[in-house]
Amino acid sequence: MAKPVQIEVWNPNGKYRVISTKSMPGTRWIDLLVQQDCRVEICTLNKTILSVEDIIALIGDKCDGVIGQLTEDWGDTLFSALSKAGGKAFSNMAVGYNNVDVDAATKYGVAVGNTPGVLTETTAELAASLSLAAARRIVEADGFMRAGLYEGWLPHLFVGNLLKGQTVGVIGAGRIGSAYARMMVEGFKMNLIYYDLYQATRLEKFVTAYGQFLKANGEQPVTWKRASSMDEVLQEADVISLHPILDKTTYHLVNKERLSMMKKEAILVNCSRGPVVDEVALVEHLRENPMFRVGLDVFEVNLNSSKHWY
Ligand SMILES: NC(=O)c1ccc[n+]([C@@H]2O[C@H](COP(=O)([O-])OP(=O)(O)OC[C@H]3O[C@@H](n4cnc5c(N)ncnc54)[C@H](O)[C@@H]3O)[C@@H](O)[C@H]2O)c1
Ligand SMILES: O=C(O)[C@H](O)CO
Repeated sequence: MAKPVQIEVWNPNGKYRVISTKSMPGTRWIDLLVQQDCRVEICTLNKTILSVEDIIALIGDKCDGVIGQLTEDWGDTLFSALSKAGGKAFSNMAVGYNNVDVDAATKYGVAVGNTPGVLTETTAELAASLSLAAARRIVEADGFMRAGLYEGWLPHLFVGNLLKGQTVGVIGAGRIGSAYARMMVEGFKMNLIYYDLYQATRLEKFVTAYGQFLKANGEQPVTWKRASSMDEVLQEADVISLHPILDKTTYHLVNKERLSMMKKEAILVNCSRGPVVDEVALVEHLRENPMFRVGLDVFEVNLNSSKHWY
């Protein structure tokens, strides 16, 4: 039997029934759907991550389309339910679509959309913020101060790393990885080493031109290198930021063995997807290497799950 659902309804007499599994920022997306004669139902259930059963209950017997979230498992079960309800479209409110089984959607005749490009600078700025916070030990120092431990300035207290002249490593130099690389090169005059399956020509041209500009102004020029392997980036870089997609080839890309290749005082930033890093190996590595630092925007272990959280 279908579970009861809690929803907010817009344009109740609309011809097409479109569900959003979560309330989303702004109202423009609702206006656009209403203009297309849609009845929009937004789930208001007080639960952070909806289960497959919750979403099946929301879909019900008639549903033309769904807007879902990256925390939901859009596989065979949900696309089958959507298709049975007459659904023709699913839109993932995310750049990444590792939570969507596109083959299953295709099998059930459901078109899939996502939002590439809308968070490029935003995510790059976040990665830059985490890089700085880790290099300059801002979070540690904040905790120290709030715990009432600060008794006055000392020459060794929370001395961080100078980024200027160091090497920034980017794994996955697509939209976000390239935007981040530019921020770190231009903002902090770091040298760049990157690894991607494809050449990041525009990024290379940018770093070359910026290096020439610095040289012409009597400053040390910045440099770039396209690494032939990811391991080369891990061995050479002082700050490494992860920006690949999550798929079978990038699952646990950073594992115990690869962590051990990195400099003992390196900084690792992850703003891609949690499972790109093996978190158990990461915790162990942090315990063994107290000067190694990480800045994480994404986590492998879901906070809502019963699995142990570090
Ligand atoms: N933290 C956040 O809030 C946030 C926001 C947006 C996107 N993301 C994540 O960032 C990812 C990247 O977004 P984007 O817009 O830059 O995508 P993109 O497609 O422009 O870039 C991804 C890059 O990864 C590269 N890549 C794929 N497999 C690789 C591998 N095995 N090794 C090295 N590189 C590989 C691709 O060639 C591509 O250049 C998204 O898929 C999403 O998971 C996170
Ligand atoms: O992939 C994305 O778009 C982000 O992680 C959502 O914030």
